[in-house]
Amino acid sequence: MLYAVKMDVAIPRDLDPEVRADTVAREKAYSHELQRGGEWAHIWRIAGQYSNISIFDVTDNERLHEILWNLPLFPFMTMEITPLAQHPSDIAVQT
Ligand SMILES: O=C(O)C[C@H]1C=CC(=O)O1
Repeated sequence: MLYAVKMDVAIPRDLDPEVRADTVAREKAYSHELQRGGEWAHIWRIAGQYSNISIFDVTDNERLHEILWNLPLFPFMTMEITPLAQHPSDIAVQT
């Protein structure tokens, strides 16, 4: 199942700089691991914002929830999740 996830990050300005750096580094490593495994299929920065739009290719809602819940930056994020279905006009899937 495919999902588009918009993640908006808001790290408190008074967070300890070492904690911030460690959390961001762990987030990057976690993201890379999921990208290599194919479940985090795309990640795009939204220009001018500390936000991204990502595409996840996962088995079900439970797996998506598990992935998102375990993001090191999860406590500092708000998310908008959109399930995706094939579009009938997509030439890649027309018969
Ligand atoms: O920077 C972000 O958009 C937040 C987050 C998502 C992946 C990652 O490495 O950081």
